[in-house]
Amino acid sequence: MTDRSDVVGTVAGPGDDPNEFVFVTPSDKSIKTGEFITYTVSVEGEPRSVFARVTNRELIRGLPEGFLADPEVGPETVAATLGVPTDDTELYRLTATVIGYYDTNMTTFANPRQLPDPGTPLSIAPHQQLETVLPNLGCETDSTDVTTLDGVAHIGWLLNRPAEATNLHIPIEEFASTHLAILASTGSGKSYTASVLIEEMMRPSSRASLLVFDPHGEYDTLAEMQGEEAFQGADGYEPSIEYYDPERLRVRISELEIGDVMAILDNPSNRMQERLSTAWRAMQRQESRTWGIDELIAEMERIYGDDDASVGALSGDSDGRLNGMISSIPKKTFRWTRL
Ligand SMILES: Nc1ncnc2c1ncn2[C@@H]1O[C@H](COP(=O)(O)OP(=O)(O)OP(=O)(O)O)[C@@H](O)[C@H]1O
Repeated sequence: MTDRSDVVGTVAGPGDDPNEFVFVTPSDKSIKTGEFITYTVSVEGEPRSVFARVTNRELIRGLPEGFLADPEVGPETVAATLGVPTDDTELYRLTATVIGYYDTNMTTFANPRQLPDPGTPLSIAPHQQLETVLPNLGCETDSTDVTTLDGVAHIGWLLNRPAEATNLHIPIEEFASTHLAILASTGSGKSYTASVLIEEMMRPSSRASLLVFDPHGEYDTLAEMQGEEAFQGADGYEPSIEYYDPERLRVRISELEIGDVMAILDNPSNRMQERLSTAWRAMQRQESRTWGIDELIAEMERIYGDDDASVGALSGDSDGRLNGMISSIPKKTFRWTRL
């Protein structure tokens, strides 16, 4: 006989869409929208766990609305006065969409193409099964202890389950060997997710080398990983992090194009542009390819004289345009803290 102790509902019949079915639960089995449920079907003689996701929940039987009409008197009081039992009065009809069973040969979900029969018992999908099949970890069974696998990044847990109950790990190779975009609305945690992925990739089990360009200064706290026990390997590995804040980051002006400099300078006058271009060309003809701002200014002064007003505007010690150009430091907009 089927063990019904973990049964949370029973299939009532098909839903509106070909992949949907409806099922009924009593109120004490509070199943949230988004929850994953499972039932067993036989595929080629083998029992398979089919997964489905709850998409809607509505009350089909509750206390009569007349019991709820008076805000001064609780519905239980009305019911007790009339001798109506209030235990087990509420029944919910839920709609679920079939995801399929996990085909371990194809390492993907396969649709059984047949909705569960009315009366089929439904259970909450077990944590370990979801952890294995949802991120498609390519395991040979549909239930594996994923924390023992190498090369996976722990990105969090399912929100409609208790904290840390159903953890999700995604294969690092899947996103690190191709492209990854994190798309979500403003403030929903995109940068945080990127930080979690970076951190996971630098754990002893993965040891990735990463280069992060961080124009908003959001990732400087990643350096806190260094020295943390959780990131140290038994063989002495630990992540090494070099954080260059904008103060430490220098780009040699000779590495830029004159167009870059013109674009960065705040609206230079025609005279300034002319003086800069002429000196720039002269510098490019020089043997040394690694000249700096001081040499460029010296060249302008040599060509136009050190009392030229436009050269002066470009070269002024503290307020000169060229020196001002390199001292603009992006503002820190957000400091990331996870550890
Ligand atoms: N999983 C999380 N747990 C706790 N706090 C989080 C989580 N994800 C993000 N936050 C917090 O929410 C705030 C917004 O996160 P974040 O900056 O990553 O969002 P974003 O999508 O990158 O935002 P924007 O679109 O503005 O760049 C931050 O204060 C962050 O610390």
